[in-house]
Amino acid sequence: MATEGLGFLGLGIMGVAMAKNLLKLGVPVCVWNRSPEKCDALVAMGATAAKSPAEVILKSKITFGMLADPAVALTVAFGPGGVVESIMPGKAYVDMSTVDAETSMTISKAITEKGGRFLEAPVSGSKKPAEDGQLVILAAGDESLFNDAGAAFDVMGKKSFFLGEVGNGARMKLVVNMIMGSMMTAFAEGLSLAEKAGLSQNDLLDVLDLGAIANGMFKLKGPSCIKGSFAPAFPLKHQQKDMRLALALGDEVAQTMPVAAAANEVYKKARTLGFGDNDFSAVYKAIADSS
Ligand SMILES: NC(=O)C1=CN([C@@H]2O[C@H](COP(=O)(O)OP(=O)(O)OC[C@H]3O[C@@H](n4cnc5c(N)ncnc54)[C@H](OP(=O)(O)O)[C@@H]3O)[C@@H](O)[C@H]2O)C=CC1
Ligand SMILES: O=CCCC(=O)O
Repeated sequence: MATEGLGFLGLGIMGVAMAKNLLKLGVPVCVWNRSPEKCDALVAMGATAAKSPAEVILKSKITFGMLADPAVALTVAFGPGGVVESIMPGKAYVDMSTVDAETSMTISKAITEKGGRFLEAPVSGSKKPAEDGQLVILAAGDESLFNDAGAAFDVMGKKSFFLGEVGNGARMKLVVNMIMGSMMTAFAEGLSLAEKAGLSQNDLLDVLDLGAIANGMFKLKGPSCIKGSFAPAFPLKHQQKDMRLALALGDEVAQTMPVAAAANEVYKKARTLGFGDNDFSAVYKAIADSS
């Protein structure tokens, strides 16, 4: 199992927790983040910090990326000091960001043309599962790299899927997040409707939890919505990005998605109301505060 010399690019909410788990493997871990101060906690735990993604690639056998969106994933891959600059035979890049299939395929092509290996590996699960090493990994691309990254996936996640050719990981992730995003808007409407109809929102949560649509998301987000607490685990701006990318996938394959399209409008509204950096459950605010 090739675990020596691992790299990590992007130490946001997810990346910092995932990179910390990589340190458990006892191999050198080299990290980079656009805002360099976010490297400090990792360095205090034994990682080294690099000045650019290209430097991380040079120092690492396998480098992981966890970046905001397609535009950022492309900048980190192709920009000055980017991944592609120093990729070469013997080096590998695993992009775990949630992006569209086209972005993944573009990065894959550039990396493999230079003799490197590429895997996309977006994840299901949020901040707490990332901290607990309980993510679900949706990988596609180079299967030998999937196997070589197995030990790293095992400390970051509870289950890893290999889904075939590059693009399938991105597509699976977008389908999952489209369902989650649509469910969250329906849940928010229900919570708000209950309150406006004079019902106890806590009673609603109890009723839901005993029925066929009980689920972990309602259980986790319900109490915090009622309290009005929206500290970001999964930022709303990223959920809206995922709705947008899932709808584009729907366009590509001629799938009608009226529910997701309506939900996307609510996330867009929530962003314009200034909730983009709050948790995605803040979509409740956009719904509850509208007359
Ligand atoms: N949070 C969650 O629950 C989950 C998120 N995801 C996905 O994982 C990815 C990361 O999410 P999350 O950690 O929550 O997001 P954050 O917004 O917390 O982190 C985003 C990361 O991207 C970096 N970044 C942003 N803009 C640029 C840029 N122009 N150039 C270079 N780096 C940049 C940020 O750097 P800086 O610190 O400098 O801003 C940061 O490292 C997203 O694709 C998201 O959809 C997937 C599963 C769950
Ligand atoms: O992309 C974010 C997904 C969050 C989750 O699976 O809980």
